[in-house]
Amino acid sequence: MRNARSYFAPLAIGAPQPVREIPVTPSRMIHFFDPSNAKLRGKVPDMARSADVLLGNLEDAIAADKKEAARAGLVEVGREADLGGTPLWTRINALESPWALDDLVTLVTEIGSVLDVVMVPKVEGVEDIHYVDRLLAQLEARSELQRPILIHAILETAQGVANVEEIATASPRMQGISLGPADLAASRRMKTTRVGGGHPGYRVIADPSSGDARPSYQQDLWHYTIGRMVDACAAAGIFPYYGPFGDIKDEVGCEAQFRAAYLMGCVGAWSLHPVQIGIAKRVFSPEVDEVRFAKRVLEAIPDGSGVHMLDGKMQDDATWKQAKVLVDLATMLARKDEELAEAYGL
Ligand SMILES: CC(=O)SCCNC(=O)CCNC(=O)[C@H](O)C(C)(C)COP(=O)(O)OP(=O)(O)OC[C@H]1O[C@@H](n2cnc3c(N)ncnc32)[C@H](O)[C@@H]1OP(=O)(O)O
Ligand SMILES: O=CC(=O)O
Ligand SMILES: [Mg+2]
Repeated sequence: MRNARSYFAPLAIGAPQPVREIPVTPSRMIHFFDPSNAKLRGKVPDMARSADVLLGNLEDAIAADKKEAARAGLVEVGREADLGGTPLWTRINALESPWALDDLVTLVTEIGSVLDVVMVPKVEGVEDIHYVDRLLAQLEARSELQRPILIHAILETAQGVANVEEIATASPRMQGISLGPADLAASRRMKTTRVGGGHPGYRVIADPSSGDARPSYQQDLWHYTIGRMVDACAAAGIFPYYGPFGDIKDEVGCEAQFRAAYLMGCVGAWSLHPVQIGIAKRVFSPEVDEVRFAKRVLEAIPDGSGVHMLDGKMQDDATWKQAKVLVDLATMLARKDEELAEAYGL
């Protein structure tokens, strides 16, 4: 573990200086595509126009015999596609796999200058981040890159969850963490075949009372993990994301799961299919009425102190900070989206 004095020192001679602040840009959805698929590569400019972040996936969902084609396809995208300023991320293969080393070496040396973030799957602890951190620094130095590539960890093993606070602060490159509910379910031996979302069997039931049916409510299987992840990220100054929702046809279920994550503090989710881009955009952009109310709170309490009443609701220093979170997010999104800017009055 680096000490406080050396935390921001480059890990290789000639590597760029690590960033002090993680860039705050729209990332309501990290849109996954398979770069081995030539037809999808042709759609990259369209995808980049509709998604906040585009991610070339090299790991799970890419068959073993397509791994090299996916890596080469992503290099082609990085070199040739017009992304119009949309950040390009990748998810490399797991560090234990035969492909991870070549993923990093090839991508950083070939397209490092246009690659913003490397998503690392199945992170178990700080040692995984430290390995990628040092290797990235060496490769950045070799390629004479001027800015560091950031790291995003997927929280998808029981050990990773046990170490989530240390993972979040393992390197100044840490951009954020995503929940990986499919692998995490397997790692924990949870009894589900779903990729994220709820389960009808996970519920609380009311006590029996004579003659009445006992109401029962489905609970969120991911609440605990999202809570841990959000706190670890907020404490470290990095960003938490809900990961994949695999039931593509269940748009209502997807929206509900994304909204629960948004309300708990996540800034975005993965979109696996174009239909989920719209869902994430809707959910992770604050509601117009909330933003307009939050603006009124900030206007009513210019110095953010004291106690005030607004529409019968108590406002004080804490609600001022809540309002600031919403207005700051809305302002950042409004810079990218004219429709939102108009709706928010920003
Ligand atoms: C647990 C995890 O690790 S999750 C992360 C790994 N998984 C992934 O990355 C999956 C990414 N998504 C996909 O592979 C696909 O969306 C699937 C397999 C889920 C569904 O694919 P399909 O059955 O082809 O979906 P569907 O028929 O609705 O596709 C409609 C159109 O959207 C396109 N499309 C589907 N997914 C995507 C995508 N992620 N990005 C862009 N376009 C897409 C299809 O190519 C198709 O285009 P066309 O009309 O020009 O032929
Ligand atoms: O990689 C994602 C997951 O849910 O597993
Ligand atoms: Mg996974």
